[in-house]
Amino acid sequence: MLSVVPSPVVVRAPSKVNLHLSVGDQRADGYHELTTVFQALSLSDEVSVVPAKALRVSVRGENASSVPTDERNLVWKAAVLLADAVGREPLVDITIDKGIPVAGGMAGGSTDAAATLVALNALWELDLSREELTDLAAQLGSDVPFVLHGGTAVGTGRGEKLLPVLSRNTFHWVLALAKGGLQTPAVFRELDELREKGSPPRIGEPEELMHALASGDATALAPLLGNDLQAAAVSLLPQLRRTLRAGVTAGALAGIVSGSGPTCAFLCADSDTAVAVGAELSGAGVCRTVRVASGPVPGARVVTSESIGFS
Ligand SMILES: C[C@](O)(CO)[C@H](O)COP(=O)(O)OP(=O)(O)OC[C@H]1O[C@@H](n2ccc(N)nc2=O)[C@H](O)[C@@H]1O
Ligand SMILES: Nc1ncnc2c1ncn2[C@@H]1O[C@H](COP(=O)(O)OP(=O)(O)OP(=O)(O)O)[C@@H](O)[C@H]1O
Repeated sequence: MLSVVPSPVVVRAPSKVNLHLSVGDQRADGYHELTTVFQALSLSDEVSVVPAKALRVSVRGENASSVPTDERNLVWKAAVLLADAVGREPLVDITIDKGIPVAGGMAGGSTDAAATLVALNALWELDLSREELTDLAAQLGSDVPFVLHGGTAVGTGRGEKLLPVLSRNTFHWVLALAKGGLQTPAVFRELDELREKGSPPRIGEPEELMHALASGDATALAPLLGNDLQAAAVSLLPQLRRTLRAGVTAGALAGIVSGSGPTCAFLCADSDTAVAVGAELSGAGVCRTVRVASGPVPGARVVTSESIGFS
């Protein structure tokens, strides 16, 4: 008798950069109140799911060996959470193809979790709405709802309450990946300590930045990019200061630490400039490697298995 091998459901999910990340006080639950403007970037991961006899996770791609494949992996948590919510067993084989730097401040783990929710919703024919998936996403991490959603959005609360933002045009980015990683909780802790000792600058409200996004003008947007976590990331990894300077010297309009770092994101005037800045940065010895990306792009979505590939 012929046995039919089920074809995988493949979901592509984006990385993110925080164009604006203003960090408020720590709440009683340990999280910080945020106002952030997210943009989803074309640098992406792919997650494939197939039915299996038990839950199994495997990871391929750059730095795959540093990613856990057990219940610590966010995709494992996502599969268990969704299965529990709909009253079934998480009997799936999940493969993650990493294109997003691990522990880079670009929501790599979060995007895999969002992708898993979308993939299993399709594989198990659950027909859950985007709102239902967003509620589950928020239980998995502060960045997970945004990478499910994609585009450009403002996030409040701990980053999980989203409103879409009008953004015209495509913006071009160079990402400088650092040699080490920074753990998100440690960076928030460092900011609290810096604030106890002194008063590092605060970036304030994002109104002007929203206008620049609506106008689609990269030159207007560049000076408005800001991240309250940058001082903390640079304090933990002082070499980031050199990386940030090198990108601007190479011709970027502006550079910021992405999220909790250590990836630095450089906004460029157009795609040709991004390629030139990327080439110059990779020769300057200020980072491990560089990637060119653009945004905004859509959130986690099913793609055909033939179209696997990273941008
Ligand atoms: C830095 C950002 O990437 C900006 O978008 C996010 O705030 C972090 O999002 P994430 O990785 O999904 O973070 P979570 O998994 O929710 O939280 C990880 C840890 O980061 C710290 N954390 C995160 C979000 C937040 N608003 N306040 C925090 O203090 C907490 O120590 C928390 O335990
Ligand atoms: N699917 C996953 N991909 C990458 N890391 C994962 C994953 N699941 C769990 N992790 C763990 O989470 C840690 C942070 O990884 P991740 O790549 O999500 O960081 P990040 O991009 O800085 O996250 P964020 O921007 O959301 O704060 C890693 O060191 C790894 O141990």
